[in-house]
Amino acid sequence: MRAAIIGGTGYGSIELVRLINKHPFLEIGSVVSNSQSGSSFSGIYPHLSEIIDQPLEKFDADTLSENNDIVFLATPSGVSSKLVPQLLKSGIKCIDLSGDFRLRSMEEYETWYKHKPADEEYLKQAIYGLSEIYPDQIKSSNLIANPGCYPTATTIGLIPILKTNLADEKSIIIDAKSGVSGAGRGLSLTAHYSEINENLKAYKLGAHQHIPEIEQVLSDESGNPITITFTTHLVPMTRGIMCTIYVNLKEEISTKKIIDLYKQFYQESHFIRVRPEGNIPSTKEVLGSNYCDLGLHVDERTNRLTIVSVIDNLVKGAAGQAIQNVNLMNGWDERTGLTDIPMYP
Ligand SMILES: NC(=O)C1=CN([C@@H]2O[C@H](COP(=O)(O)OP(=O)(O)OC[C@H]3O[C@@H](n4cnc5c(N)ncnc54)[C@H](OP(=O)(O)O)[C@@H]3O)[C@@H](O)[C@H]2O)C=CC1
Ligand SMILES: CC(=O)N[C@@H](CCC(=O)OP(=O)(O)O)C(=O)O
Repeated sequence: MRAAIIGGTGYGSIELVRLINKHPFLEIGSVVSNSQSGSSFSGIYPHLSEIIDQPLEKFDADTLSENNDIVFLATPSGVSSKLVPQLLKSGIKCIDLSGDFRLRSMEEYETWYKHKPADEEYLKQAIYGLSEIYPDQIKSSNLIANPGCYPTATTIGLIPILKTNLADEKSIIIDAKSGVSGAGRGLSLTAHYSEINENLKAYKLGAHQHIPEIEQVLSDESGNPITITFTTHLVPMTRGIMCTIYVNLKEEISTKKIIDLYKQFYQESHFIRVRPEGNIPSTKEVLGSNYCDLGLHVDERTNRLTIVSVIDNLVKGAAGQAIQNVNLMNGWDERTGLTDIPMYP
């Protein structure tokens, strides 16, 4: 199956190349570059020269549709909303790594992303690609809105407890930390070495574009309108996301019972690993893998649950979950091509 990638020189794109290269049923098709079309891919990424040495292409929906079987869009927000309609019309399925098709509300998208939203007909057609929660909808979709990195770690951590009546749904606080590759390959004042090294920054307080996405998913899954406090931080590492989540409990319950509840909920979910009591995951323990590891603790003094959820932002947070979704769309085992164990240390 030939997979095209749009956003060729970006981090999401080269992570897709790495994963597609080891997938038994996928091969790298066209790679589209907005800034480097005509250049050779290996000229930009010499370390990938034995995997892919074709020239980077310009975007043309019909050509892409003729020469490939599926398209991944790894472009900044505001781009795929223009490209996907052309691609769907040309008859090819799309998986979008950006936020353009995740929010059902056009107004919400415009408020939080500051871009013109995608047309409503495509927002209605898009399926939110949280693999473990919506596998059946993903299977039959032509347009997957791949979840954001922070929302992936956050919603996987929160959905099981919100499916019970144990959580005070007005008390949810998420303290999220990300490595710098989460900001993409482009240089920016906030993400270059001297700003990041030996520093720790909170950013977009109360204003992160993932707030509406997380609230949309949690409200859907709990059946109640949920609002959150969500604070993101940039930490001096390349890959990794840790979401430390706090929820007040309405009843007394032990850590062990909560862990049993989560193990039961995710018993069929190969990539979600619930740690035993007293064992809290770190980001390096999922580095380079498609796992989301969860650590859980009930503080009986305060009757508050703490959930620690870690992922690799470029794998389960982006390219890995996109491949997981292609596996589901094709009826393949969801683990196909994603068996990398974490690269520790
Ligand atoms: N980094 C991460 O951890 C995650 C990222 N995402 C999302 O995935 C998408 C890709 O992210 P990432 O790979 O990190 O970003 P990058 O900035 O690394 O790559 C995006 C690429 O898109 C292309 N591009 C940039 N501007 C335009 C434009 N105006 N029109 C067409 N193409 C353009 C560029 O490649 P070229 O010029 O070669 O086309 C650029 O390298 C983003 O929407 C991001 O928010 C989602 C989850 C996690
Ligand atoms: C560290 C860092 O800057 N991370 C980015 C995440 C980008 C992203 O993945 O946003 P979408 O999924 O909405 O495209 C941010 O916080 O904006």
